[in-house]
Amino acid sequence: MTKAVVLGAAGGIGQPLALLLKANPLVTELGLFDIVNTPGVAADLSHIATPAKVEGYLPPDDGLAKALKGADIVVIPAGVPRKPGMTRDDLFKINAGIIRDLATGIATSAPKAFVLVISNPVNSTVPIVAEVFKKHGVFDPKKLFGVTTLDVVRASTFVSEVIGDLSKAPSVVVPVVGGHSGVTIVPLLSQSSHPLPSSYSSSELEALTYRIQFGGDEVVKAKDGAGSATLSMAYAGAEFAAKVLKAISGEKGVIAPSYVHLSADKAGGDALKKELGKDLDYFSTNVEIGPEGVVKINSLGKLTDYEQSLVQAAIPELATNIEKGVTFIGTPKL
Ligand SMILES: NC(=O)C1=CN([C@@H]2O[C@H](COP(=O)(O)OP(=O)(O)OC[C@H]3O[C@@H](n4cnc5c(N)ncnc54)[C@H](O)[C@@H]3O)[C@@H](O)[C@H]2O)C=CC1
Ligand SMILES: O=C([O-])CC(=O)C(=O)O
Repeated sequence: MTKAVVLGAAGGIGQPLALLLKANPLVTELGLFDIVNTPGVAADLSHIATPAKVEGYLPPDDGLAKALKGADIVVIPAGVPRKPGMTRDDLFKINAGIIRDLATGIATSAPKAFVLVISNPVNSTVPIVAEVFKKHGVFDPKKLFGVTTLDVVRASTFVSEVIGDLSKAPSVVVPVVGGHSGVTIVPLLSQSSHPLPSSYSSSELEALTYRIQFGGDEVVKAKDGAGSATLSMAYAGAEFAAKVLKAISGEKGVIAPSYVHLSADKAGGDALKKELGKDLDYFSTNVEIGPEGVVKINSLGKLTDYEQSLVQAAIPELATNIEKGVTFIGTPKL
């Protein structure tokens, strides 16, 4: 029996993500929470002939606590998305408070659940969740994940386009490390499972790297004020959640990229900090996940000089983003 919960389930990401979780046979119960429309979304999904029992909740009558009761995995796409001209950090003002309140609900109603944070700015919202959990004495770094899968999904797609064969997209694997915004997104194209053409120039490599780092902007621009990536994010979020569900069900050797607290695996985290040359608390890299959460934080592997320079450029911004999230919870609520 595995219960998955989506917080922000009526939104642009929340609805298709809830659909994909309803379609996952490992989910036997699906709790949907939002400030609007969840009864309708739940009624709609409940007619799909898959095992999960679906229930929708709104804030009145302790809806958040009811949705979270018995949760094994909680996915959070609640909050506002970008409009053209905004950075992800511009969302902090509104989303930080939303995430703080939802994290408080999880800390009290489902403190042992795996928590997957999608809401932006991920580099700061994940530390917010951690700090709230610490205040409640329930922080387990092994079970807190920032969802960076969309960067990896984009890298697979864009590399397959360069190779000229989109049918390869599902099998192209490119590690993307760092964080989830602009220069903190660091694709390690030299480690692509499918090498780039030998004729590929350094300016082409830089352009491809930029496209992966700023892929979110392409969607924000095309949606022209109507939001940011929702469908590709739901796909990516469901892919990551599916891996976590497999790990919870006891499958061995589940590896996925995620933005995690580096104490989740002390030895691996310390080795990674050494590679970075900086004592950061959070970083995204491939992690091995087991039934109790993160088992191992993998090293970055061999980097080219160019990739090393990208990592070094990511570090100061990441440090600032992390500090902003931590300080937000450190500050007493007015
Ligand atoms: N990690 C990633 O790779 C990505 C993250 N995102 C982020 O995901 C978030 C959601 O994006 P969309 O679904 O497009 O936005 P949306 O506006 O379509 O949906 C957000 C939902 O959150 C709900 N919500 C707001 N306050 C809430 C609260 N206190 N409790 C529960 N639900 C609440 C809203 O009612 C709405 O249904 C944004 O912050 C966006 O930047 C988007 C794409 C990729
Ligand atoms: O760009 C945005 O604001 C949404 C996002 O995180 C992405 O698409 O990667």
